[in-house]
Amino acid sequence: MSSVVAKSYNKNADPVVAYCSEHTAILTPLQVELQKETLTNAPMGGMLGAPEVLTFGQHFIQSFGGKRVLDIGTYTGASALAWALAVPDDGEVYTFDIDHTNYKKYGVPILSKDQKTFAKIKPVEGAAVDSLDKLIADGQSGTFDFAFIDADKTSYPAYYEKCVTLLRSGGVILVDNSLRGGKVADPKCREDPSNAAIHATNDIIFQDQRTRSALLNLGDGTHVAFKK
Ligand SMILES: C[S@@+](CC[C@H](N)C(=O)[O-])C[C@H]1O[C@@H](n2cnc3c(N)ncnc32)[C@H](O)[C@@H]1O
Repeated sequence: MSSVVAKSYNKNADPVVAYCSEHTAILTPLQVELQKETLTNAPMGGMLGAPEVLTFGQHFIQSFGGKRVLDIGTYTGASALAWALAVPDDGEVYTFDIDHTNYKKYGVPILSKDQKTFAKIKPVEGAAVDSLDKLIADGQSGTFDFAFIDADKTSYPAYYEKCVTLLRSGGVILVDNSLRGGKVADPKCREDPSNAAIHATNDIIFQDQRTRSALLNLGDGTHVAFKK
């Protein structure tokens, strides 16, 4: 199916996508270095967060003075770095991944060059559903300002539910890959379990009375939910 859903760093990105990104994405030299290292050397470089989505998320954090962030899906650390740059000195970014090998190998050598920002990042290794459940069990519900969901797609409904619980009123959730290159709009493509899970998450968010939301064609699709 024809589609102009794309991350701007993809070589053949649609000119309108490229134009929007050129007028949105702002990266520090460290972010540029991490992006280059990830796309050149890390396995599955296409998992890297789209810079336009990361900048958009930073604007939310900085606009409402967000301090505590949930970053679900670390990979090499691009989203964690973006949030750590946006929160104040006493801010905290919990970044979750089933396996932090790529973060340690490609991310840490670059991120650690800026110790002040690096110190705000708290890596949590293991299945993110379990790690989020642990935070809830620890009594941290309602204490986070911002969440970014960008890990295994079939767990998205669970991640969204747990993020709504962990966010304070007024907090914001960004759900990445909400359009899956446009595939969610094609019923045939929804036979794939990951696409079906994203489609289900979009329905859940749209119908959720606990949040206000908008599904945007930004990056690979960004569903924004504002907790009431
Ligand atoms: C798309 S990448 C994250 C990209 C990153 N947010 C960025 O901005 O570059 C998805 C990550 O989710 C992780 N992942 C997969 N299954 C997971 C699970 N069950 N729990 C936590 N992380 C998981 C993968 O190891 C991978 O690093």
